[in-house]
Amino acid sequence: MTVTVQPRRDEQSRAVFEQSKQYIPGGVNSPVRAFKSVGLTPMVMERGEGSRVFDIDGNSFIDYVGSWGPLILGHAHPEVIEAIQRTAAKGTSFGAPTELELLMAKTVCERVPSVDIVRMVNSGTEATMSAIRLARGVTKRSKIVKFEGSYHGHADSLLIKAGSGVATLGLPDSPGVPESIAANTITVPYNDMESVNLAFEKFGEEIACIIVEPIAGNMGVVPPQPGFLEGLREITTKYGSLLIFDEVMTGFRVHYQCAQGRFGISPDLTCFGKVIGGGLPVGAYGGRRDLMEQVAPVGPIYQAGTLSGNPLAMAAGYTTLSLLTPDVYDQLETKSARLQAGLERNAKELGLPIVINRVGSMVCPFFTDQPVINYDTAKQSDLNMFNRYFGALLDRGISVAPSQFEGMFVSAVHTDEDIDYTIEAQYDALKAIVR
Ligand SMILES: Cc1ncc(COP(=O)(O)O)c(C=O)c1O
Ligand SMILES: N[C@H](C=O)CCC(=O)O
Repeated sequence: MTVTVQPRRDEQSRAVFEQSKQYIPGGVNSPVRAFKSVGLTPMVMERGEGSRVFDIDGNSFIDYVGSWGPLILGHAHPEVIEAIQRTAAKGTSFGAPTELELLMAKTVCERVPSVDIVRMVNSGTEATMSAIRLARGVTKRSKIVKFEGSYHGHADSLLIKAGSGVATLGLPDSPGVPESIAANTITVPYNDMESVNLAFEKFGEEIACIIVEPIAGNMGVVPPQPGFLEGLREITTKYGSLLIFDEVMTGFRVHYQCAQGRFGISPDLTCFGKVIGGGLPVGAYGGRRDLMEQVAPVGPIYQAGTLSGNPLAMAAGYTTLSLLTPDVYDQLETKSARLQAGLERNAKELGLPIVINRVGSMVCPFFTDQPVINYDTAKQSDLNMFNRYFGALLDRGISVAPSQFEGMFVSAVHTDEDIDYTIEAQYDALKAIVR
């Protein structure tokens, strides 16, 4: 297989992006899209098909961004598109119950044993924000525990020592989050039970919940160490706090029953997003019936949404989940393991210090020779090297997220040829940037 090296043309993208900056802050509707940390102009996309994206300059890329996780079936999957079209023809929103919502909720509840009942919202941010409100409402406590370098969306309580775009832009905290709110968020290092135990020894009776990404995906990819999730389950139970799994990224991505099925841990509440929307804007939170029935209109804890349970989003999400059989996860595992092995072989052959973390179809190379187990160790990665690597991959037709603190998402439609080409292109890119 020959690797094609062709410096990316970006004249058209540059022109559109410059104009967009006049009308949209930074030219983007989410900061990570601006390519700021890698110092390049983002591709302005024209279309996607299967494992590929095509920009308005005529470049095409094998895509591992997958819209930052949702597109586990690749771009413009014919059955998902057909479901959206069929549904749209009957009306795009009613603000009233539909059967599609029921199908979707039943599917989530049947697949995820800890979820008895689930409420749809419109984004991952809404899901985590609402789950936190519920945890505070039922426990009548104010403090929450989150992990450094984890990202749970941009609600005030959660935008403290956050990962993803916040980490990429090097922002410790966001102005605009009142100190009184930040004071209720306790942050501790990921995979560090000792720090969690200390936090509970000090504040245990005031802690409403721990919110955790069961596989951290917003500081690169960082798996939970053996015993970590079990430890969180134990300590929250001991202190009467709730355990919230933020599965916005991992939900239906790493296992038929989400990360909690993969690791065999049962949280009290779970947040979903990304994959369950099949590429349309969706989030959800669900869990134990006694807790979820504290949400209005059954209970007093308020949460609402004009477009929640939107029919197009339900159609895209339900079709996506229907296509995600256990076999698909086996195939994703095999494919992603092959990608990981290839990337590790490249690093070894070139004598480069690179660690590849992977869980299922979430894969992340770090430019370090030390194990990456939390945000501090993720930050040890050579970010200059990452930036050069990112550009060199684009010039070889491979698109990954423009940040060290995001993983690659392998989809069900990446072919063996795509994976082989990616491994060879990565070798060529690494050789070019270390020369
Ligand atoms: C783990 C996690 N939680 C929450 C969110 C927030 O989701 P959204 O961007 O849909 O608001 C994200 C991604 O952005 C995420 O990765
Ligand atoms: N890492 C984020 C979500 O998982 C990226 C999405 C965004 O901030 O736009």
